[in-house]
Amino acid sequence: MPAIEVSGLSMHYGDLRAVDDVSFTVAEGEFFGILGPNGAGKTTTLEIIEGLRRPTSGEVRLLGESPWPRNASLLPRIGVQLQASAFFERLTAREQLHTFASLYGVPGRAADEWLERVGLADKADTRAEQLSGGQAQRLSIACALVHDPELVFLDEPTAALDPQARRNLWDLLSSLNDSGRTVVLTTHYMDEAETLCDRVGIMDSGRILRLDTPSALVRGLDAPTRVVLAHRVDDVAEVADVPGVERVDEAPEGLVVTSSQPAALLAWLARHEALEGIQVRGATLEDVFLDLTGREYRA
Ligand SMILES: Nc1ncnc2c1ncn2[C@@H]1O[C@H](COP(=O)(O)OP(=O)(O)OP(=O)(O)O)[C@@H](O)[C@H]1O
Repeated sequence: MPAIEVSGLSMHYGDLRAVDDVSFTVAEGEFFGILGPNGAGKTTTLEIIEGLRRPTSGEVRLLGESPWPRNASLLPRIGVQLQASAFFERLTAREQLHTFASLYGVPGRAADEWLERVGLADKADTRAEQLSGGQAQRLSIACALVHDPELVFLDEPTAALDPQARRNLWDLLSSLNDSGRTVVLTTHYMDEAETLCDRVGIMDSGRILRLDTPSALVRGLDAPTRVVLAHRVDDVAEVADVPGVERVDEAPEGLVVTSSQPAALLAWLARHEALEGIQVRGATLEDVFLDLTGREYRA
């Protein structure tokens, strides 16, 4: 049984189709990402699956059950980190987490462990409203995970985090997934989706434009490889004549050679002793997004 089955899901606000006939399934144990710019419909889709909103039309099965009308039996089995986290007033980080733990009948020890795991042990006695944006975000993630749910939803979990905290959270989410938990996240970040997710749905204007593994999405693009030469090549015209080379551009970082046959280009560079300091760049999810929507990705 899939962890999530969504079919023909739509959510309309007046004329706006926030979610427009979306269908997908998430397998048990999968790390699934929904990637898209602001207003794409990611949060709305997630909130319908979580049972927080009633869709205009369509079907959702969450762990085999319907999340709407509010299904209390699902709540201990799922963890939901909301974008705008609502903490209890005037409680410290530790008290917040202990309160969530007790709501789920989880011992306080687990709450303290989670403070450690999200790097907030030294902020245990700080009131939630005095935490920085990134610290508050980590606390909200700990609150979503404290009862050890089998399926976790995270809405832009790394949005306010600095690079170090972001990497730490990636490690934490990977280890959760490695231990068999299903993880569903929304993100603006291409690198995050590429690094973490087994499969990614690229969403824009309420629709899932493409859904596949990150590598298949990039492969499907059949995009040329860019090779940046740090050192000058004496005869630029000769590089342009190498089989497969589509274009040669001068850029601040060096000469950028775009080729559909990188092997031939690399062999040519080797023959001309010009391999030192080169950078080889394949297509990324960013190129996939550009190809699908015809516009640059703007988070
Ligand atoms: N309650 C609502 N009433 C009217 N329009 C809404 C409502 N909630 C969301 N929308 C609209 O639906 C669209 C999708 O919003 P949603 O929050 O799902 O996007 P998102 O992909 O999560 O964006 P972000 O990355 O900014 O969080 C947006 O145009 C938004 O303005």
